[in-house]
Amino acid sequence: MALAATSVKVPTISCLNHGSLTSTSRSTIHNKRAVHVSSRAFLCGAKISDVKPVRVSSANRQRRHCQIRSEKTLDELDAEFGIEDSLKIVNGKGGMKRVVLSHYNGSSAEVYLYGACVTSWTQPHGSEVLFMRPDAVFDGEKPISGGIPLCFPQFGPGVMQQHGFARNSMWDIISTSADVNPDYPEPAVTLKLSDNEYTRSMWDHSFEALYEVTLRRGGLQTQLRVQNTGSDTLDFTAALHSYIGVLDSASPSVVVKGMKGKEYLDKVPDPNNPERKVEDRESVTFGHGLVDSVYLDTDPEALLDVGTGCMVAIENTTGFTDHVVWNPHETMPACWQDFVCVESAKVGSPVILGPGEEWIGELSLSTFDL
Ligand SMILES: O=P(O)(O)OC[C@H]1O[C@@H](O)[C@H](O)[C@@H](O)[C@@H]1O
Repeated sequence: MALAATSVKVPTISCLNHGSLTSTSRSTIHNKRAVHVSSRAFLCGAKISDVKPVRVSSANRQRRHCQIRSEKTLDELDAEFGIEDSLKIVNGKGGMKRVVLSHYNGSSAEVYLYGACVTSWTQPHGSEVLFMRPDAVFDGEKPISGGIPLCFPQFGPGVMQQHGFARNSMWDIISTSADVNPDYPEPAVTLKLSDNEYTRSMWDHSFEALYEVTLRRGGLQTQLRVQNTGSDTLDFTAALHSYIGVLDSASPSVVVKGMKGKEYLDKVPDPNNPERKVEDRESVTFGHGLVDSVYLDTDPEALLDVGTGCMVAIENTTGFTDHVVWNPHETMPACWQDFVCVESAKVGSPVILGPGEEWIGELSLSTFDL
């Protein structure tokens, strides 16, 4: 039974502008188009060039290079990649390594090397934006459920395990940075996964995937770059499976906007044979049953009203063409009212890469007060 919107629940996110729910100012504007090309990846010996949407002040830039395997101890990793006041590598749950990024404005983010899973993104005043499922385990056996799991090379369902192998593979730190944009260091970490015996057992291709997570003043940016390092053509689907905390998904105020007029695959009747439909609603609501929809060729920005007077923008800044909207309803009785997933996806048409080619998919998350 769905709780009423007015039932007592602790909001997982509150307004950026405390005490000013009527504020119309958009608090988190980021420059999504300015492009600066740096040579960081080349310095690391990687072949993929690094395109970074920031203005970099070289006087203030701090960088750490360059490690291919992460079998070093926590202390060794932190000594090599940690950046004072901006980035540290610490023990996470279950003794698993995680990277903690801190911004001068008080916001923070954390990323586990296992699955390259972003498990936290807090606002400057401390409110958490992402949601971790209560059944999340940190044992290296199962994917971490919650935050932003990385689905690659299959969104699913399909021939391999649901959502592919990236979310249950150990990634390596290859670089960290704290570029200045425009005044304060914006910490970033880049993780890497390449084909290995485990990945080849499911997907017999040579590839290199780089995943960069950047904590910006106005939001969180995650960028997946995949390069075909083999001699055959490969194809894949992918998604950044963002779990976002909401006040109560059963409430009519918790909605996803931006899908009207878009074609979508409704996976509810049969995930293996989804129905093609066209969305005719201004706002996608929850609380009336399972929602599992792949919206195709969407506008870059999807908006989630989390029900606290705050919106979260899920923006496909590069590469991703689709948005997935998922709420499990009573199939997850312990938590379905606490989150909605709005995912950046490349599902409707797969990425096809010839030898040496690369694809970049980028998600920008930001919040603003209503
Ligand atoms: O429980 P998992 O494997 O993390 O997947 C959760 C859900 O993820 C969504 O992206 C899919 O559209 C759903 O079909 C799926 O149930």
